[in-house]
Amino acid sequence: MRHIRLRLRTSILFILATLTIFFLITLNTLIWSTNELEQVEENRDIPIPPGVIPFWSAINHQNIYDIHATSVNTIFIRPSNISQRRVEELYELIRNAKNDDTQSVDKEKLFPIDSTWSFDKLVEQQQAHDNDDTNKQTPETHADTADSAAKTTKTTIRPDLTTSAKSVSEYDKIQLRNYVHQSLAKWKKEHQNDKIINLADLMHDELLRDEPSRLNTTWYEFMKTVNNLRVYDPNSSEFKRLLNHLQNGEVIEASEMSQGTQIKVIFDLPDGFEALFKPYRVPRNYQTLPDHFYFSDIERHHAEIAAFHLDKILGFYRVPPLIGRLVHITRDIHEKATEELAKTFFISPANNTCFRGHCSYYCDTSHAVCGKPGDRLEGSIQVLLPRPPEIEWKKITHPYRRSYSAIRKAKWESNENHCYDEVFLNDDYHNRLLLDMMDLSAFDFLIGNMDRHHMMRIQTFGANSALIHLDNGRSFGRYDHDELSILTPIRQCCLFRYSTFARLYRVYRQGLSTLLSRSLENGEQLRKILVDEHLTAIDRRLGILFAHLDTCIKTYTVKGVMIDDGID
Ligand SMILES: Nc1ncnc2c1ncn2[C@@H]1O[C@H](COP(=O)(O)OP(=O)(O)OP(=O)(O)O)[C@@H](O)[C@H]1O
Ligand SMILES: [Mn+2]
Repeated sequence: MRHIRLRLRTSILFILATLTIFFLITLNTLIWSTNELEQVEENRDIPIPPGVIPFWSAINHQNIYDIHATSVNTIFIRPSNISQRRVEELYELIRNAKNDDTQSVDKEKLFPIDSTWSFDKLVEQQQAHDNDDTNKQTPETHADTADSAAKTTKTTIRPDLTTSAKSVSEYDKIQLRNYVHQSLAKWKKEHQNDKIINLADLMHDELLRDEPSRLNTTWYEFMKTVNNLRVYDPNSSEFKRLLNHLQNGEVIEASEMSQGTQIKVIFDLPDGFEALFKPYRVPRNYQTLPDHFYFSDIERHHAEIAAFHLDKILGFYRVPPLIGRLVHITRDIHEKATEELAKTFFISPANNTCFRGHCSYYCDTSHAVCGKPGDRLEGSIQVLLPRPPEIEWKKITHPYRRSYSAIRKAKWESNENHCYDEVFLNDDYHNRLLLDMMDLSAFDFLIGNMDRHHMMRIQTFGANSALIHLDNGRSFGRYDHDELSILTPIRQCCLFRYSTFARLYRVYRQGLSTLLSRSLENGEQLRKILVDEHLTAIDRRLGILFAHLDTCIKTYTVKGVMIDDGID
């Protein structure tokens, strides 16, 4: 019996010992494996959820919703190939040439034309070639839905989208270039003493007859500062008052703008002002989707804001006054909306107020404009200048317009003679429009805008009227790429306005990106309109622009490129 009890105790002890050893091993494994897991966790590069990053600084963070997509592009810095010393040299050369010019202006000697050569004959000859070619013409595909409704005056200038007709000969190119120089000099002589015309004066008689009360408004006071040379006076109290009004004026009515392809809301503001509101659509660091063409790109309110400030810094004053504004979707838009617009409002699953609107691009429930969060909505708000029938506009199809087709190229993309074949041959361009177009090419290159399908002017001002830089919503699409094709007008025509060069040089010396970021910080309530990468890109592009002008000057000399047409 004692023997059995002893064996039982031994067995129990054995079982207990086995259990203990098993328990210890299991515990150890558990502890060890937990440590290993923690090590793995520590080493993994966990993407930070977007909610904890301020939306403008989410740069270069892995997109956790799109892990399998192309990795974030590294920023490609393209060297501008021009040293600061060369820019200084260029400035000296150009300034001396200008001083020289003002003393002895004999453009006919400087740019001689053979007595046997005739501009009209060349035009006739080229038209004959073109007529042979008309069967090849293909219709434009860009949805110009606005064209007919707008009652704007369209010029006969058409972009050439066909395959190349016969180019002008090398001999004719020399004559034609000189002819353009002489024509611009003649135009300057005829227009240098033009009286400056303002919109208020233009509209006065009709207002007095039909709506005399409007003559006593701040709106009318502002119209006095809109003239044929610029759309505002940056130093005037009217301009400052207008910005304040755009920012704080109560919205009386909100309606959709029928013109254009993306959502835009017209706000009626007090004192007879109307304003164009483009809402927030994408974060500041959004880059045009790699598989999207320029014509599918979504409009950006921050691009409109930044473009306005840049235009102002460059001294053009051709973008109608615009400012960033934070609105309350329900109080400022929904409650003031026309019936049509109000119908498109809804509350999203995230409990934000949204609206869809009606337009041909991005106006569906999946691309709705939504409060971020709730009812808070950022946007750009721009004063609307008088439109038809009050004032006639001239909508000029850009001769360097892109094809707006995924499969077709525009002719200028494959014809290096396009400027001679289409622009110099068209006497609609033998005036300030030619140099305004070069200014616009420089401006669009700096902001990266590939969407300049038309150029706009106020027709009622007549021929000596600056372009108005409307619609910059598709600029600032990429900071990692400089779209050199935007400079094609400058590269192919090699003409540029003296006064624009002088201003570009001045901002270069002062640091363009510094001026721009300071202007945005001081003038805007919305924060961080441009991420640093865009600012870096602007400085880089200014260098590239100078390098292009340098190349032109090496080919055609300073006087052959730089033109003083009397416009500041
Ligand atoms: N500030 C303004 N003052 C007067 N008219 C304006 C103003 N802004 C825009 N417009 C008019 O409204 C039209 C459409 O505006 P905008 O070009 O900004 O829209 P969009 O959707 O980009 O158009 P599109 O698709 O044709 O490029 C302009 O072509 C112009 O006729
Ligand atoms: Mn547009």
